[in-house]
Amino acid sequence: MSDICKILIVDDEKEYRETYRIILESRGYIVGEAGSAKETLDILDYEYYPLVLSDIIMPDMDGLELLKEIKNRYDKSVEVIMVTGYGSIETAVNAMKMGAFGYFIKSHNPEELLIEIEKAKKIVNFQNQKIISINKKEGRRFLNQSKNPKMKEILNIIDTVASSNTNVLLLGESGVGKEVIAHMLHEKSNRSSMPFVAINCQAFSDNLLESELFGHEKGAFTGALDRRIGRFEQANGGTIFLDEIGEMSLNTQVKLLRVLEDKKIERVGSNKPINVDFRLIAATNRDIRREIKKGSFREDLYYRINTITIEIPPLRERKEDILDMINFFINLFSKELKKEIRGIDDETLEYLTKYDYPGNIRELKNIIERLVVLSKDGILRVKSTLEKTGKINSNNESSIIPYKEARRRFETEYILNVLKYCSNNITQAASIMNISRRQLFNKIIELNLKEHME
Ligand SMILES: Nc1ncnc2c1ncn2[C@@H]1O[C@H](COP(=O)(O)OP(=O)(O)OP(=O)(O)O)[C@@H](O)[C@H]1O
Repeated sequence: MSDICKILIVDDEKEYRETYRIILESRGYIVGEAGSAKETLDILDYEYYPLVLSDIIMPDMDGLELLKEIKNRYDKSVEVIMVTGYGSIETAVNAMKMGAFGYFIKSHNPEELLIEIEKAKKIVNFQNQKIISINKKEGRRFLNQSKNPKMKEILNIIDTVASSNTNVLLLGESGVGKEVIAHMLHEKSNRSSMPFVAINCQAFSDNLLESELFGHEKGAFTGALDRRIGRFEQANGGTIFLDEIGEMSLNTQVKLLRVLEDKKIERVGSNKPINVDFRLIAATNRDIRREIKKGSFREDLYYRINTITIEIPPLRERKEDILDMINFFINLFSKELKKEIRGIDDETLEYLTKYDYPGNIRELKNIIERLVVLSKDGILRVKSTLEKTGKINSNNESSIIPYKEARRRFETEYILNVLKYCSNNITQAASIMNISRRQLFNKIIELNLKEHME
């Protein structure tokens, strides 16, 4: 991407975001959306947008505060055009003094906004894109060191392969940090000033995933009211991270394989090929080889995406890192929550270093956040947290797994139990379960239960 074409729209009102998106996409811009100032800062942390279009009046942090924070973090690498519903010259002048590129009054003709954007296009200094990735590194968003031999080796591999263009497959349980590693690979690569675009394949139905990945033309299907740029196009020049690739349907796998071979995409509803230049990082917590045997993952695609495979160990197998992680997250949350933390009591430390963390780093992170929030005197105490909540990690997202995975686990356990009860007599088991013998047999194949049947 040699031109400014990405704009992040910030407005707490969805209708306004939609309206701007339609106008801007019709002019060929790639548009991102944020519903609040905080979300904007989170997005900018991961993805580069040279231009932000921000509303001024928003709850919590308003547009002027957001402008100040963006200028603070990114200076001239990110320009901001303020949008105001009131046309108050005073606020607009204030914003310009604070470094806004320009302003636009909501009730005015959108053509004025497009002219302002065209002006910004000429000014944004692309050389400054580099500054962002340097800032990111200094920000230490991730802990990128380890005392565990296997993890050390992985960090070495990341250093070695980051600058190459090879496809990387990341394997490991949920929460071990696959997306974090993907980020590290991107930030260490010479694509770091270009976008890092992540997409969770599990979050979309089959058709939606294709339109999300490849984009679509206006009218390509019912509900496709406008042209939409897909993630591959957004990632042009940078890295695309396909999380949960094991969940992708065979149909979409065929299309992905073609894109990997040709480095060209076609938007849904169009047969015009568009060149795309990206590095692919894929991840899954499934046993892909088993999926290949079952016929639900294409072997040729597997060999395309696994040029380098990195298997990230669960946290319980790298307990020597727990202490550093605890310190890292205490630091992170005490800064974020503006709370001084002086220490951690012995009982808590023992609990945290011995615990098995089925939700891996995500769970440890959530526990520390909880302890920091609940600490009254700057000391982290499991006991008082337990007293207050009954469970240290209750209600946190780490204990929530995707629905499909929960169903798979339930079905596996349930069917194996019934089969055991019936001494593996499939007819009898099917009759107890009130399903046909054929249905049960199909489930046994689908869930790969044969090898578990004693
Ligand atoms: N090295 C690290 N330093 C700091 N935070 C980390 C690190 N690794 C993981 N985390 C944090 O742990 C959480 C889970 O990480 P991430 O999303 O990368 O895991 P994942 O393996 O991709 O999970 P899933 O398979 O569920 O998508 C995130 O909040 C992330 O910020």
